[in-house]
Amino acid sequence: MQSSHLLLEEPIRMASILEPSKASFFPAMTKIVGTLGPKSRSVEVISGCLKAGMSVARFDFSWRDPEYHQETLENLKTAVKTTKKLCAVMLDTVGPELQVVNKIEKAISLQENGTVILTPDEGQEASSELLPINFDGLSKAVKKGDTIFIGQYLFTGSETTSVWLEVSEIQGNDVVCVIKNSATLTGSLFTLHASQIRIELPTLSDRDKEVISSWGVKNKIDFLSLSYTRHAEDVRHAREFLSKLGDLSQTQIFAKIENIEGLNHFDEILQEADGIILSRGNLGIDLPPEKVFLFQKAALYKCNMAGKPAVVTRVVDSMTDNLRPTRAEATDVANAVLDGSDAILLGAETLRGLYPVETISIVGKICAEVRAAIKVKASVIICFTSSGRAARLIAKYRPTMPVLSVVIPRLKTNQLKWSFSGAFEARQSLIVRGLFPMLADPRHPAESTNATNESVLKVALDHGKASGVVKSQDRVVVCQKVGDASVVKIIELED
Ligand SMILES: Nc1ncnc2c1ncn2[C@@H]1O[C@H](COP(=O)(O)OP(=O)(O)O)[C@@H](O)[C@H]1O
Ligand SMILES: C=C(OP(=O)(O)O)C(=O)O
Ligand SMILES: [K+]
Ligand SMILES: [Mg+2]
Repeated sequence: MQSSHLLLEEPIRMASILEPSKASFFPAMTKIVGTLGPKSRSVEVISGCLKAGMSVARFDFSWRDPEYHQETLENLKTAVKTTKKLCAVMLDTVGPELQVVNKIEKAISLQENGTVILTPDEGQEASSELLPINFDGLSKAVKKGDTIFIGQYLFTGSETTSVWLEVSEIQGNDVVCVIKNSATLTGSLFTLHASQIRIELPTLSDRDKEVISSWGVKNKIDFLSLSYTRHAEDVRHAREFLSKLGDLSQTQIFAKIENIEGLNHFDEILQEADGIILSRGNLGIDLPPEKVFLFQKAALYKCNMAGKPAVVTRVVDSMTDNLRPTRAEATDVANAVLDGSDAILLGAETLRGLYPVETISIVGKICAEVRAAIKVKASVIICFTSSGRAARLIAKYRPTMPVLSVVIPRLKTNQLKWSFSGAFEARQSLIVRGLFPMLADPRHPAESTNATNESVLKVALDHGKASGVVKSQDRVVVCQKVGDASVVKIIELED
């Protein structure tokens, strides 16, 4: 398989570009992960996000406490019920993230060519001259000439609220820096990124472990987004930790590649992880800007080959404050789709941005337009699955049509009680490009006889029609087991 198969296959007629898009006929195959926060936590806004196409909600524990995120999650549950749109839950860890300690949350102005000192003395008050940070090893990690960025939580690296520093001197535990651009740091949390520097802190921090074993277990999280994954060992360690937490043994681990160390160990990380997040926010300032696209293309190709979902972040930063993306951003979204990404992750845009619903809607429209431009030769593939494997395998080959994965629950026992499998498997498809899950009624007999298959298929077709993926007279490919044989059949629908 070549990732170039997603390139537009034929020259496009200029006039066709102006034809109105038939959105309902071309559902976006690419999924949208939205980070929920102050501007996107009411039932009303979350409902808008779900209707606009968000299928995974990210809860970023770099910020706020479990009670805050629980309130948001309860609102998400209400929104899922009222909109009847499925949504998976992703817990994002803090990991070895460095933060400026600014207890009174005041704005701090920094002047170009001035100096500022970074100190581990957290008792000091943050000011234009002195910034306390949550890590006492920085002075040992950096040297004169190194680059450090500080900005508002989820900063883009190009706005006037983030600053670029150059290390000029080490004084004991303090790091003296020259300010390279004038900036006013605002917001309740400033994060710090030391470019190409290894931070000697664990990838899964004690606080992360606490949050996962309380909030994570309570809410049966579908995905763990493992911030700053640097080695395969990080993923193995997280997996081992999850395996002891009941239902969380089914949680998928998405390794966030956010720095050069993660990039250097990409292949081994990909082998261990269930999926990859290309965290272009941090990576974009760890790598020289001219190299970012190369990493994106290479990493997405490898994920596609491995059949593991890949998520791309930071696509429409400017929509944090604006109703329209820049031309470069709009094109960037389309290129992320053409490069083979499964999902787009929105950060600042939905968390603290002024237009969360509009952002999801525009990103969804761009993704759908790319899909419409790729020649569609059939309408839908319906795949029966229990473990989810068969459906994921089909999606790996990036068919141009959606794959309706009909998850057939199986009765299982842990020797204490009986329960049905299937819910995790269905929700975890919500991040995979082109997979649209549906959970079949567990009352259907588990054996795959002809009669059972027919009745489940009818329900699947009705579901497909209701969601706009299937229309009358469509041709549908069905993959299922009849007895012991795997069967692929093509059916033509009537009016
Ligand atoms: N309950 C089912 N009824 C009919 N066909 C099924 C069912 N579960 C899986 N299949 C089909 O069996 C084959 C193997 O699917 P896979 O998802 O890998 O298996 P499983 O989920 O049973 O481990 C595929 O052709 C899939 O479409
Ligand atoms: C998504 C990213 O990280 P964060 O968790 O800080 O938003 C990123 O760096 O692109
Ligand atoms: K985080
Ligand atoms: Mg990041």
